[in-house]
Amino acid sequence: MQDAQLILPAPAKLNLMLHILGRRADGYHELQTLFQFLDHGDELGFTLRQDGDIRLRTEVPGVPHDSNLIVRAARKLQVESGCRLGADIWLDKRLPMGGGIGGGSSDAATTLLALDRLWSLDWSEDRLAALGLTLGADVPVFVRGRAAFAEGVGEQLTPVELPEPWFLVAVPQVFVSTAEIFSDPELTRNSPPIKVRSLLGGDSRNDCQPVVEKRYPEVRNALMELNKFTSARLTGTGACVFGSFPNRGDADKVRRQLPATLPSFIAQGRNISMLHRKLQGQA
Ligand SMILES: C[C@@](CO)(OP(=O)(O)O)[C@H](O)COP(=O)(O)OP(=O)(O)OC[C@H]1O[C@@H](n2ccc(N)nc2=O)[C@H](O)[C@@H]1O
Ligand SMILES: Nc1ncnc2c1ncn2[C@@H]1O[C@H](COP(=O)(O)OP(=O)(O)O)[C@@H](O)[C@H]1O
Repeated sequence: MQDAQLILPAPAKLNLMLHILGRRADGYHELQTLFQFLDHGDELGFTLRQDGDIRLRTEVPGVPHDSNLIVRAARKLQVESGCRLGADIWLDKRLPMGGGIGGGSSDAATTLLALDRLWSLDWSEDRLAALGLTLGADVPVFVRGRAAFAEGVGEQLTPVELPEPWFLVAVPQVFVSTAEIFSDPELTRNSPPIKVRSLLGGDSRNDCQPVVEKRYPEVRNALMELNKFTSARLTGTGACVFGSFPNRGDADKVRRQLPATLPSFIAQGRNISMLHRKLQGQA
């Protein structure tokens, strides 16, 4: 039977480390990064339309309807699958945009998995991940839903089992453009490749951090505040910075000591994304 309505989460991710190995001929950068999900994210609702229209019913400030990754993902899946059905989509946007925690990419991945189900397409995960990659480098990991060591531009994924600590994520009030950071001449682009098994040795550097800190004093300041209590680092190209704690109480204690001008949230690291947990529960 076809579901008439689906309500699904779109979790955030953290890059627990990020090394830049080089630059490809097309300008994209070869990375090695470690993705883990958070149990905090956006929420999307989907209902079927028989007339083929795709309508995002929630306005997202600063993002025109047709450029929203949700609409782009839905239209692409519709075209590639030749499906004549459409959807009304609602978004509860809880994640900061441009924060390096992957909200847009996660929204896109949730849309692909939701519409695959609503439209009864039954596409394989491989096919959905490949379509996702055409929307953004981070979309495939959200489609697959398992914490992973990522190589290439982020699409070659090796699933990993990581500890699931609590994270305090600080959200500096500044928008960091990923493209701007990757085009900075001072970016380190020659980190030597590491093996997935050496990861647990704990080399948690983010090669983007020095450039982001230099360009954005707000991010430098957030790192400084968090570093007073724990070892803090940047996720993706920022702006968010995070530290990890063995339990929620410890994270909360530090959160209460951060300046009121620095918003933050607490979430637990997850090796299986909330989206996949929910879809499995509904299967
Ligand atoms: C670097 C990461 C790590 O997770 O950071 P965040 O964006 O989450 O901070 C991502 O791979 C980003 O993925 P995503 O945000 O999907 O990036 P895209 O839209 O594909 O690319 C935005 C721009 O960043 C640059 N870019 C992105 C990824 C990459 N491996 N090399 C690049 O040089 C390109 O200039 C590209 O035009
Ligand atoms: N559904 C969406 N949610 C967030 N951002 C979106 C969405 N669709 C398109 N975008 C665009 O993508 C940009 C980066 O999005 P986001 O995923 O939040 O950041 P990051 O890639 O740094 O984690 C936003 O500034 C916005 O212009």
